[in-house]
Amino acid sequence: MGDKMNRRAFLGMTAAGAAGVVLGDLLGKAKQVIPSGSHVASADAANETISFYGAHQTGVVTPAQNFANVAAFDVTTTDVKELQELLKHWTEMAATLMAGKPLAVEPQDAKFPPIDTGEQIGLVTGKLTITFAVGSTLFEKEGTDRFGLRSRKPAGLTEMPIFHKDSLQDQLTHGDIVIQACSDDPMICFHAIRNLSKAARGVAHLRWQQTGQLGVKSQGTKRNLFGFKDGTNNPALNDENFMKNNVWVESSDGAPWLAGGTYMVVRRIHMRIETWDQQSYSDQETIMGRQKVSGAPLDAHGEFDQPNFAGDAEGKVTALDSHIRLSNPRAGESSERERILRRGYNFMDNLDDVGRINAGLLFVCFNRNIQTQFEVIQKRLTNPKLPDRMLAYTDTTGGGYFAVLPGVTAKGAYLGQSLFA
Ligand SMILES: C=CC1=C(C)c2cc3[nH]c(cc4nc(cc5[nH]c(cc1n2)c(C)c5CCC(=O)O)C(CCC(=O)O)=C4C)c(C)c3C=C
Ligand SMILES: [Fe+2]
Repeated sequence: MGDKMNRRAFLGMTAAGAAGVVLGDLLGKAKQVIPSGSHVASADAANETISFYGAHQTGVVTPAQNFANVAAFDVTTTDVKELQELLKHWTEMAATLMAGKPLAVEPQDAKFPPIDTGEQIGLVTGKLTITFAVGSTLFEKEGTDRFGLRSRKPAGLTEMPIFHKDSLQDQLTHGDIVIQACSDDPMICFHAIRNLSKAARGVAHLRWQQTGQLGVKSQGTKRNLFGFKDGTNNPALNDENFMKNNVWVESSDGAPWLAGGTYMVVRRIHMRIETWDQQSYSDQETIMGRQKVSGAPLDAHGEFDQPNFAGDAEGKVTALDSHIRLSNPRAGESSERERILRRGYNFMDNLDDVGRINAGLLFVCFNRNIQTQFEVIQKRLTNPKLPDRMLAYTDTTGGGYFAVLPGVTAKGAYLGQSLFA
């Protein structure tokens, strides 16, 4: 890999750490098996850390931290061994960063650039999670089996198609690998992506990077930039039955190497803020299908009450083309099977080329089957015959489909290992 010096130095430094400073238990020792699902947060509340190791990666059912950086990479090497080396290196780095440790110990060889860029020194990790996923182009690009992985591509991992009204921009869309870094401190997210991309030099380079945030001190359900509570009817994060049925991939799903992983859909959805802000209060509620302040359905009082669509067949209370009715028609079993786990962030990126507010929703969701879950919902929302009313106020400009790699359960094992086995 292009950054061979850095990897050697990192390993050298971490071996030095075995003397008791950093990463003493990470390298050069027998494999230690970590119990599945053990993303235990540390007891130190001031510097709460989440363990990298477990049967599933973190950042999926982890309660959303306040900030996110999502970065996509194009792999530039043609050598599968370099790709594997990068994934090994990233595994060690992610475990180290999530533990709140520096990537190297001092003193370093002053003749070389610092291994760790250093802007996180003195900060707490803010429950940092780093989640790795791969796109369809890693398996096959323009008909080429780049790394001998073509036969391993899960059938459902396609390039994200262009849906009705999408305005996808190439520089914001797709990618061979995606990394999601989430933390309660935006500097920590940035530091993670920066250092992971620095370590990838010569093997992979950044294709796009997007940031997002949630209301930091808000109580209860966070709000999106249309001013509505967003996440109310998301499944409970501790609902293991839901996660088993609707989120985590199983060996029997067709790509046994992906068991314990999941599929991630990213959509960068620009919101036409100025136009939305001219809509009346009641129109905004009709479009969304929920009350603005409380988040309650239009036919109920409490945020978590369920709407009664069956008793409102003509959509007189909750419009048939309102966002919540189309995204979950509550049609019994079939609607349950479609349900996804949403984990999006708001983005606020100053002004666009023509002076409009460049803000919106970095929509992220996880599901076990993109075609029978996300796509079924998305196609209903964008059906030209009865589109989601909200579609008139949004433009989707980027994103992609990615397979989140299974978790790393043992020290010494690495991200994507089952893919190459
Ligand atoms: C294809 C999936 C979805 C996209 C894209 C999407 C975009 C999007 N959503 C909001 C705001 C809200 N969405 C809400 C609920 C909701 N949205 C989806 C799916 C997509 N949304 C689902 C499956 C649901 C749950 C519906 C239900 O079960 O009732 C809500 C209501 C509150 C909630 O339950 O979260 C809001 C508000 C925006 C602004 C947006 C794109 C910019
Ligand atoms: Fe939604």
